[in-house]
Amino acid sequence: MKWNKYTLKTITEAEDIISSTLMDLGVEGVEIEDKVPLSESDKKQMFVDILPDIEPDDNIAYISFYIDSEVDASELLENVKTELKELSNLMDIGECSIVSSQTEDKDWINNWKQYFKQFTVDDILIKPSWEEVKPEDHEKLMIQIDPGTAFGTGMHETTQLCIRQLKKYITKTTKLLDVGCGSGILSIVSLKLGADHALGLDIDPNAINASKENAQVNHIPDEKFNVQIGNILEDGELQGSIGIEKYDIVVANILADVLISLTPIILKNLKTGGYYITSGIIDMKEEAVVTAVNKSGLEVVEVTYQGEWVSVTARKK
Ligand SMILES: C[S@@+](CC[C@H](N)C(=O)[O-])C[C@H]1O[C@@H](n2cnc3c(N)ncnc32)[C@H](O)[C@@H]1O
Repeated sequence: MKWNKYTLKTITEAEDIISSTLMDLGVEGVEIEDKVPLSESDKKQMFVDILPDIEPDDNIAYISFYIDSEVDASELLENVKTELKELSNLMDIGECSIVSSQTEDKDWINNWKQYFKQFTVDDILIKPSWEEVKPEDHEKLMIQIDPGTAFGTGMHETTQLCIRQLKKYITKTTKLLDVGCGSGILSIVSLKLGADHALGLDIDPNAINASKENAQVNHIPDEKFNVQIGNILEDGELQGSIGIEKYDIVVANILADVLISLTPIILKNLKTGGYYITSGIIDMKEEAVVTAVNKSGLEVVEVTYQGEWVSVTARKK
C-alpha cells in the first residue's frame, strides 16, 4: 500500500494541540520530529542510556500524518487548514505550512521483522514465532517470541547476559520476579528451564499484552506466569502486594540509573540467599551499579560482560 505523507511545520509548544486537532479531524496517528531531548522517563522506557549529540533545540517541530494514497484527502486537508487558521488566532503555531510527499510501498508496522531471525544462546533456540525450526535445531530448548512493540527479541546483549545467569540459578522451586519484563522473554525462558512461577512487571502496557501472548505461544500454563503493570519504584503498595521475601530470583534488565534506585527497594522482595540478576548496564556505569548493590547489603557474586554491556549478579546475605 502506498501512503501520502503530509508534513506540517510548526513550533514545539504547539505540537500537542496540533496533534490532538488532527486526531479530532480523523487522522489516526501522527509522527513528531523535533530537537527536544528525551525526558528521563522516555529514556527509561526506550532503553536509551547514552544519547547521541543532537543539535540544540531550535523550537521547530514537524508533524506528519499518513493517508492511504487511494483515499481522497482533499476534504480532510481543507478541514485541517481551517482548524489551523482558527488555532493561529488563539496562539502562536508557527508558519504551519503543509508539504506532501509519497512514501515507499512498505509495511511500516512489520518491517522490523526482517531483521529478527532465529538464533541460539548456548543450547536455547530463540526464534520469531513466525519462523519454522530448522531440522538441526529440533533438540534445542525452543522459545518463540513476537515482541510486538515491546522490548525483548532476545537479540540484545543485555537479554543474553540475563539468560546465561538465569540458567545458572533456576531450580524447579524457583519463584522469579522479572522487573521490566518487556516481551516476557526472561520469564518464559526461566519457566521453560523449570522455574516454578514467574511474575513480570512493566511500566509499558504493550509489554503486558506481549508477555501474555508470548506465554501462550510457548504453552506456559496460566497459573505459572502472571504479568502486572506497575512501577515498584513509585508504588509502595505494589511492592507489598507482590510479596515480601518471596522471590528466589529477581531479574531486572533495565538501565543502570533505574537499577541503582531499584536495588534497595527490591531487596525486600528477595528471599535470604536469593539472587538478584541485573543487566542493561553500559560498561561505564558498572562501578556505580556495583557500589549501589554493595551499599544495599547484597553480596556481588559475579560480573559478566558481552560487548559494551555488563551484568551484575548478587546474593542476599
Ligand atoms: C531493556 S527492556 C528489557 C525487556 C526484557 N526483560 C529483556 O530482557 O529483553 C527494559 C524494560 O523495562 C521497563 N521498565 C523501565 N523502567 C521500569 C520500572 N521502573 N519498572 C518496571 N519496568 C520498567 C521498560 O518498559 C522495558 O520494557
